[in-house]
Amino acid sequence: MSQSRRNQGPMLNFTKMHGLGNDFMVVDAISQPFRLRPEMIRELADRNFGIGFDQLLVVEPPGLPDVDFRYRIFNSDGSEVEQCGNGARCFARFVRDQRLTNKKVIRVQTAKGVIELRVGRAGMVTVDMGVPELNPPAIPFAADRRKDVYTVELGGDTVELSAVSMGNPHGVLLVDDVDTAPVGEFGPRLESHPRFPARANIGFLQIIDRTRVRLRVFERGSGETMACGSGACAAVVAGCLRGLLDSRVDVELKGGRLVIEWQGEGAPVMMEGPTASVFEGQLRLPADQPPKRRKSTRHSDAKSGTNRQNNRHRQPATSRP
Ligand SMILES: N[C@@H](CCC[C@H](N)C(=O)O)C(=O)O
Repeated sequence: MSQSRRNQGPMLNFTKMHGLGNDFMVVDAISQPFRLRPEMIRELADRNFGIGFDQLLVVEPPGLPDVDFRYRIFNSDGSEVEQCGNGARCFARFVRDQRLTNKKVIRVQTAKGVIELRVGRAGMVTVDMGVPELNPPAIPFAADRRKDVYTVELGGDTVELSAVSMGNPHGVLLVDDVDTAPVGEFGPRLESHPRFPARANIGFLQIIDRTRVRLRVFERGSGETMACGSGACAAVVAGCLRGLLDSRVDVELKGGRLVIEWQGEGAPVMMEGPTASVFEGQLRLPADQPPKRRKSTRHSDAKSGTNRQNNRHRQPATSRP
């Protein structure tokens, strides 16, 4: 057998989805074996040589009681992260489209806690993104005390930003006009600034009025995206902390609009927005990627068209990437 045939591993089914142009490869790791090393994720994320995506989303069985699924997220640079808001909405649509559940309210375990997804009409999903974390060590952000606005030295420049965690770290800068904001220049420098020891997503926020903003986000591990759901939540929290916004705000991103609601300190942030499923695909993994294949009933269920919800609590046929 030739070397290339020996290196051929099993097929992996995936779905390409997006939330306002923030795009995802979504993999059901309940019904099929799945493991990808960071370099393989980077190859697949490549827009010229791979499938192309901002994040890889992985659906796993829950590890907690009263939770429906575990949700894992990998940036296009291969790093595993705690939260992805646009991804959470697509996650809800995916598990229903794939008949992994028929629930309309889905509880999902992330690396930073449990979030709740509510499926609405016409592909709309509302996500309870949890209570924002403003305490610097928990973000994490280097500061001796909590403030609503911090001054950060950036080479020869000084910038003012708010630091917020939505499960993942965000820095939010106020700008006069997002179209001319220095996203490409300040974004990468702030993403890996020493005051954000876990790196951060950097949002550039333009206030239109108390209920409407424009936003661009330079995402940690993915670069500028068409939209960032957790970034929209962090931006509204930052705007409210500065006294500039009401509790319900329309956030206009490059890829479209999200509605974000925050009633203030101690309250969770609610995010509402659309989802889109683009295509389903199959790729062959290299032979050394996944662990040994375990028995799965996914394919026979798919053929007979039965609901696969009952398989949810089986052991995952997967291991950590
Ligand atoms: N696009 C996402 C955020 C994805 C993760 C982020 N890049 C990070 O590293 O924290 C969203 O919609 O929230």
